[in-house]
Amino acid sequence: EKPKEGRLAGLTTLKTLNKKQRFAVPWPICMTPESLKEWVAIESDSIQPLPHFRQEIFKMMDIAADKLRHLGAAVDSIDMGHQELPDGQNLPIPPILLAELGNDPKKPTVCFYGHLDVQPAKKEDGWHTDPFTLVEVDGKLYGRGATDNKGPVLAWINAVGAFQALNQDIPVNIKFIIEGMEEAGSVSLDELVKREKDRFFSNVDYIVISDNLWISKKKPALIYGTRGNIYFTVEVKCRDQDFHSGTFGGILNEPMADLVSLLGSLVDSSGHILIPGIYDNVAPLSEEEKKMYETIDLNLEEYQNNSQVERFLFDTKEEILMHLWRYPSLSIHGIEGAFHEPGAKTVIPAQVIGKFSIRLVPYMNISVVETQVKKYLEDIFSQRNSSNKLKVNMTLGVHPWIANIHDIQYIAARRAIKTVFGVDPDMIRDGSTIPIAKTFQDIIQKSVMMLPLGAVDDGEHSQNEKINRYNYIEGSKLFAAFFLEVAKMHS
Ligand SMILES: Cn1cncc1C[C@H](NC(=O)CCN)C(=O)O
Ligand SMILES: [Zn+2]
Ligand SMILES: [Zn+2]
Repeated sequence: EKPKEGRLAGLTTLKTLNKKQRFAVPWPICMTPESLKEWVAIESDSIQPLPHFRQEIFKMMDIAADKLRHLGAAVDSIDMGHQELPDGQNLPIPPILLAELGNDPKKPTVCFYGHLDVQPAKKEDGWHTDPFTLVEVDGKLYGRGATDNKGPVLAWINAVGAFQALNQDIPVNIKFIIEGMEEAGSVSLDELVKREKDRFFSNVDYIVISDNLWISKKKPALIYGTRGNIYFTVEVKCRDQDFHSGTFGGILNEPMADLVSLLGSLVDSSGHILIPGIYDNVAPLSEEEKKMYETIDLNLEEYQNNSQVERFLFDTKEEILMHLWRYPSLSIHGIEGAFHEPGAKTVIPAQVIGKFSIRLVPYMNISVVETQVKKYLEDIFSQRNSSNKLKVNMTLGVHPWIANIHDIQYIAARRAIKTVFGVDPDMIRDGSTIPIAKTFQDIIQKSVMMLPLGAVDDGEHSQNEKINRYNYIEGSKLFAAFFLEVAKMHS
């Protein structure tokens, strides 16, 4: 007789159940998200470059190291030194944790990557409750970092703890790489991964990242690709000091007019990027791939309503998904030096810096795109015959990442999802970027998988971020089921 779902099984009860039954009941080890509450309470904001927040991240990493040691893991807290910021400030970089539990050569070694820094949050921004106090309302656990990424890191720890609580052998060797600077661009993580390639990572078979969301509120998903990103600044400069438009207006090439025209020539109103050659290396669409988009369960109307957007650029589910996942996009982010405050100041800004980025997809190449962008902007600028100076800089270049969905760990994860949720996952991609995924793939040369736990409406980076209690509990079970499946398939 299968125990009823939703019933809290105490540890003793849980021990008496067989494997199948165990995955059908909630687990005491993650029923009270106490650790999540404790972790959310730490304001580990890596975006605001202030000593106070850095201290909070250090504290966060310390608490996490303790938690991992408590689990029986050997934990290395690696000092990452200091960081010089553009304003001259020198700030300490929080340590990166490398932890390992189990070293049985007969078992596969699974390494989990996660981050414990968070986006900034203030109650005044429109949170209904204090962002750093985990609060449960209607089965939703609200708090900054609940879904991005403290909850999933704890779910992995819960999964390991569950085997221990049941006195059961953990079927895989476990490793953790946990950082505290992801939201700020994973400062110095790349170097550490390169440095540890032949030591910490030498016996790693699989790398799992759980730092994205499902595409649905209910249906679990597996992610097999993320877009990359290439970020540009475009500076147009006349002189150092601003002008009065009454005394100089009419006799100048105005930097803002140059810049607006440059930015305005990047993309047309249908979203098509106007830079010559930019689509040349985009992977052609195969019939097989096209079919995959048809099977994804996305209610376009609901998606549109939830986004509060009147009309998207495309009106079929397939086109929307393809333009988020497998085609590049160009976004204009802002202009430094623009007069953006309210009021009617009659100023001519003397120097402005526009910022835009292009999401990259397979098989676009960063340096090819860089050259195409620079050449195009220089051509447009020269047609204007302006006396101002133009400088185009690439400030960030991250490759797109794509996984082989036939890898053992993808099959294992599909089976684990079936065990815990009773359904086959949506096989999806993500339009945003997790820079470290491609680094892991290139440097460690092992299979990387993204196994998300959170629902589409979790609001990462937004006000009222949450993780559903259901996702947190079932997610912990999912990781445990994954350990069992990957161990079975690996041998
Ligand atoms: C900082 N940055 C600049 N270019 C790309 C990024 C990463 C950022 N990553 C996320 O948001 C994680 C989503 N789960 C993004 O995709 O914008
Ligand atoms: Zn994240
Ligand atoms: Zn984030």
